[in-house]
Order: sequence, then C-alpha cells, then structure tokens
Amino acid sequence: MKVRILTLFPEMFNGPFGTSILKKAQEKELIDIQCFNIRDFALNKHKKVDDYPFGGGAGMVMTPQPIFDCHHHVTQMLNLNEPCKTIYLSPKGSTFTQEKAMELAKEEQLIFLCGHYEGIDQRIIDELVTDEISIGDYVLTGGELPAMVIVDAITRLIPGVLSTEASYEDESFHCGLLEYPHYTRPRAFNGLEVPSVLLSGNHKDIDMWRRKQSIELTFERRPDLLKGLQLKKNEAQWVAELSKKKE
Ligand SMILES: NC(=O)c1ccc(NCc2ccccc2)nc1
Repeated sequence: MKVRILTLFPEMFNGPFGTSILKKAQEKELIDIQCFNIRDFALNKHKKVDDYPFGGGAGMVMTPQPIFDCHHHVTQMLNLNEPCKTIYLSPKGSTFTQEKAMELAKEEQLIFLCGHYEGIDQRIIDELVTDEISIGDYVLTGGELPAMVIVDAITRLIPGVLSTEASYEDESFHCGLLEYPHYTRPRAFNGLEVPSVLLSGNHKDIDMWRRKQSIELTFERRPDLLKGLQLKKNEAQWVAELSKKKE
C-alpha cells in the first residue's frame, strides 16, 4: 500500500512512522509512506498558505492553490488511471471505526490531507476530497495526529505486518464486544492472583469465562454495542441478570 500525506508539518510523522511496527512495515515494503509539505507548493513570495476567511469571522483558512498543486503533484507521481481516495481529517467527518479501518486497508493507495487553522477552502473539499473522516468528537490543532491514528489502525491490518503471535483479532473475532481482561506471569504480583480458571488448562471453561467477561464489560461500558448483537441463549440470560442487578 502507498500512503501519501499532505501536511504543513511533515516532521511530526518521523516519530510514529520511524518506530516499531510501522517502521518495520516500511522496511518490509508492506507499506510505503511519504509526506509532502504543502508549503513547498505555495507560489507566493512569502510561502503563505493561509488567509482571512471571506465573510469575516475568527481564525484563518488554508488557501486552495498550494493544496491543489501538492495534490496534483502527488497524484501525477502515483500515476493512476482513476482518482486516488483522498481523506480529509476533520471534526466534521464520519467517525472512524475498526470497520472503516478494514475497508481502507484494502486500498492500493491513499492520500491524507491534514488541515490546520479553521480548515481548508471548501473548493478543495468539493473538488479533491473523497472521504472526510473524524477520529472523534473533539478539535485538535491539526489533522496530523488523526492521520497517524488512521495509518496505524490500517497498517496493522495489512497481512505480514503483525507477527503471528501479535496477529490482530478482527471485529468478527470479538464480534463487536469489548475484549476480555488479559493476565501474564507472574501468577501472584503484589499479592494479586490471576483468576484460577486461566490456570486450569480447561479451554472450554476458559473460553466461557472470557466470553462472560466480554459481555459483562460491554454491558457496563458500551451497552450500545450489545444492542446489535446475536447472543446465545445462556449469554442473553447473563445480560438479563446484569440488567436485573442494575435496576
Ligand atoms: N476529530 C478529528 O478527527 C479532528 C480532525 C482535525 C482537527 N483539526 C484540524 C481541523 C480543524 C478544523 C477543520 C478541519 C481540520 N481536529 C480534530
């Protein structure tokens, strides 16, 4: 997969993409990430990339020309015969989910457009942006951190990126439930024991315990996730008991 990131601060990406799993994925050529500095494409003498908003109001807006030319340069180099999926990171976008990550992980190439200030000129969004995505209901100083989050979530899904031990368990594995608690050695730590079922070697009991933990945790923290789920009879019984306790 080719990832191209249009940003005013390419150096922000050196840490996350120069470390650990994302770095190894690039070394193994499973993903090719390149950042482009939008400012390099500004034609005005002072390399200005923002201006006052028409209609007045606080803040500045990123001007269209540098972004347009940067995007054109990147798409030329990608040498595609159809427009490249271009993701604009914005609080107005559709909320990013694991499902969306799995969908994007199938793409051959992706362009990320990171805005700053109050955002970018709408004509760029109308002409070039194919997907406007938000990583959550909060406002950040720029689209760079959301771009890193999304590239991280996508990259780990690319076959070969995670070792078999660390291999991801996709949505269907936990079927939309929150994951059960994890324990490892030592068996007693600061006087705290590991749940005995996990030491029993009885994998039927272990799976049952983990499933129950997932359902209880999801009931407590994300009852919305429970709504859309098909539970087995005994599992629905667990939920009914939890609901009674809550009354
Ligand atoms: N929640 C998010 O994903 C997100 C994305 C970008 C951002 N800040 C940059 C920006 C501000 C206003 C308009 C467009 C972009 N903050 C949060």
